[in-house]
Amino acid sequence: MTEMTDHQLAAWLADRAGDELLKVREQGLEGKELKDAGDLASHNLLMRLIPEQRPGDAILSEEGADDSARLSSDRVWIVDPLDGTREFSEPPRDDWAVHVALWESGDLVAGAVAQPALGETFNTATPPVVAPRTSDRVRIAVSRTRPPEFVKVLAEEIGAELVPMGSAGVKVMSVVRNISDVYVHAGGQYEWDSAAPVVVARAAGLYTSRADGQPLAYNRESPWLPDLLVCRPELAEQISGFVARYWQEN
Ligand SMILES: Nc1ncnc2c1ncn2[C@@H]1O[C@H](COP(=O)(O)O)[C@@H](OP(=O)(O)O)[C@H]1O
Ligand SMILES: [Mg+2]
Repeated sequence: MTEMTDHQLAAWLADRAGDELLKVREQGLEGKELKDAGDLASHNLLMRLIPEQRPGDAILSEEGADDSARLSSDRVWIVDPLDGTREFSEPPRDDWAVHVALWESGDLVAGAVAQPALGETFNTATPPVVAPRTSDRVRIAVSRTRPPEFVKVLAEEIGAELVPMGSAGVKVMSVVRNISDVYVHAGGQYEWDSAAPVVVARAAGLYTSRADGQPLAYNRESPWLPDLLVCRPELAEQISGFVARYWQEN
């Protein structure tokens, strides 16, 4: 058998972890027990499979395993075994995801976002095609529980509609799937929340940056990466310009 490419491997890993999470969701657990069981099962599987498939690569993960070797490594897998943990614990919600990204020599190069409850894995092996816009009104995907403070002002200014949902990966994929046109976040997040969604969005031709238009950077010493903008390219200047102005004035 020929070896999987990094793109194929990212999709395979996200799929496998997604299957594991669907099984955990059938065990009859609830609340915190379900969240913890999901986090742990997906984490353990990825921490076994990645070193098996790519010995020598470093890993940066939400659930520990942060290995300082990653700072001097050329290849780092940035993974979130379960993004949208809250929504995972509220069946039958489908807005939760598995994130697997590969960073190599300075930038993200491959990745996958599985949405197991939808039966979909978006990936850079077969990049998704974004359908043409169907709504006149801009739709902005935002966190259900922690939307950026400026988002209501932004929506009013550009006449947009807010679409709340869980999981950073699901919100980025909502732009890919033409369920929204923009995902903007601020106030807190880590590299694993956005790495895989961003590399898949880029492969689909979408715009990605910090919320104010500054470039994103990954595998930094601190994994804190608190804000993000993913959108259709034609909306990028308007949205990032608004955020840059808002931050200057507030
Ligand atoms: N203010 C904040 N500080 C830290 N992490 C945040 C955050 N807001 C969102 N996140 C993280 O971003 C992901 C998506 O959040 P949301 O669903 O609210 O949009 C979640 O990941 P996890 O579910 O992996 O913890 C969440 O923890
Ligand atoms: Mg997360």
